[in-house]
Amino acid sequence: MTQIVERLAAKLELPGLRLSVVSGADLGKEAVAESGVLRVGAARDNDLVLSDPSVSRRHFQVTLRQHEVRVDDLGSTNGTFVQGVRILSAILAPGSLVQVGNTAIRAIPIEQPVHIALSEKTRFGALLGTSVEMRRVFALLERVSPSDATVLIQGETGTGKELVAEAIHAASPRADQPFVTFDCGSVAPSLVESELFGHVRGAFSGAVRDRLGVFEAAHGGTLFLDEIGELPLDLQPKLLRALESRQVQRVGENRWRSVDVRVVAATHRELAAEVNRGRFREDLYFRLAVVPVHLPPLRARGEDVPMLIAHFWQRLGRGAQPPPEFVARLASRAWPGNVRELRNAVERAALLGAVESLGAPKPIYPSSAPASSPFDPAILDLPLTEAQEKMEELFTRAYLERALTKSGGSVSGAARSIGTNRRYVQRLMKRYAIKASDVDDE
Ligand SMILES: Nc1ncnc2c1ncn2[C@@H]1O[C@H](COP(=O)(O)OP(=O)(O)OP(=O)(O)O)[C@@H](O)[C@H]1O
Repeated sequence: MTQIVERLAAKLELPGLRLSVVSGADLGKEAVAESGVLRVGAARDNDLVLSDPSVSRRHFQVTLRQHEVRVDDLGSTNGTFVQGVRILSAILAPGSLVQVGNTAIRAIPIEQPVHIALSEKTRFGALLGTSVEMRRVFALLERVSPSDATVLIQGETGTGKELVAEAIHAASPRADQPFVTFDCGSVAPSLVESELFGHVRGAFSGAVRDRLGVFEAAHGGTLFLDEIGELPLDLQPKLLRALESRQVQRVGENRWRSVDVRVVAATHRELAAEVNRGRFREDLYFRLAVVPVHLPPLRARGEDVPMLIAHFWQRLGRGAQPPPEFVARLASRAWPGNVRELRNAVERAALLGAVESLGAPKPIYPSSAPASSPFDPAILDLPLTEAQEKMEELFTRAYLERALTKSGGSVSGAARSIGTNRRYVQRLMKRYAIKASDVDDE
């Protein structure tokens, strides 16, 4: 049988766009979207730099997409208005007027098209995607991975930020050196410095022996700083210094130690907006965002959903293709937890034989594996570590969902009732894509 392999296009041509200031202090200033993204604000790194004092440093961004032009406010102080309406995100019609502070800007379609590089592949490392949005990301990753450039990955929870970091490392000359992850939101603020840079014995109570920090542990390889937006403000200058000098000082020691690390950082926040709000230092933001990578949410790339469902299905050894009605039912849903939530839904439905129940009305925290229900014997066919992980996930999920239902959705209440703290419950909820309910929490 002859297989016809369709070659994917290596670039995308989009209609061009010009932003022109039509009133205000910068009247006549213009910018053309050359890369597909245009940033507007008072800071010098914007494509359109405005001198209007009521404009934030990074005010809004315009992105050219396949069938639309999108505008996103970047957490500005005075807001972004499209045709007189204050927006967080909006689709721009040709000729729309965007107002920021005392400045009005018109978005004008132009003849000269914009060419966006696309990967000809539908995967990068463990990340899959056939959509133009993902192939746009893959093309960028293919280009930057072999270098030592610092990469900042931004995207909602479950969009694959950690997979991107791993894939960058694997595609770099550092691949056979360590890949070390540090989650900046996972430890108490007072311990972050010693986790990053290490400490010497006696540096603080509890420091019973010398300890390496993650910078030194990643020497020669890649350091992945996850949830960088959670890094306490007072530590940000220290991280900046380490990134600039490639030297670190262990807590309690005067000596500087040289480190050779490539840094990849990630956050679910829009870091430019955090800068506007004064929660993140601008100089550190610049140092990290040498190559910014935005991972689109799953709702912006619906065409990836069937391929992802098939992939997760096949990983469970359930045959080559999932039943079409199963795909159709899942494809029609919204996925606020993105790919992670989709993966969990496929695995849960397949392993617990719950395909039929998908789409049925659910209690706030539906129990996926009540203690009395036998698990699917298919778990026994998985490799040992995967089977153990899967059982742990099913157990933890069912356990937490029960505790949350009993507490009426209160995370603190659930944490108290099971003898742990709220932070830990929140981390597990995030890991297993268990959604917080609307019930108020402290
Ligand atoms: N493009 C993708 N292709 C295949 N699997 C994916 C993709 N994106 C995410 N996943 C799946 O979703 C899971 C979650 O991805 P990951 O942990 O990288 O997300 P994240 O953006 O770092 O989330 P968080 O912000 O919550 O930490 C992965 O383990 C993987 O199973």
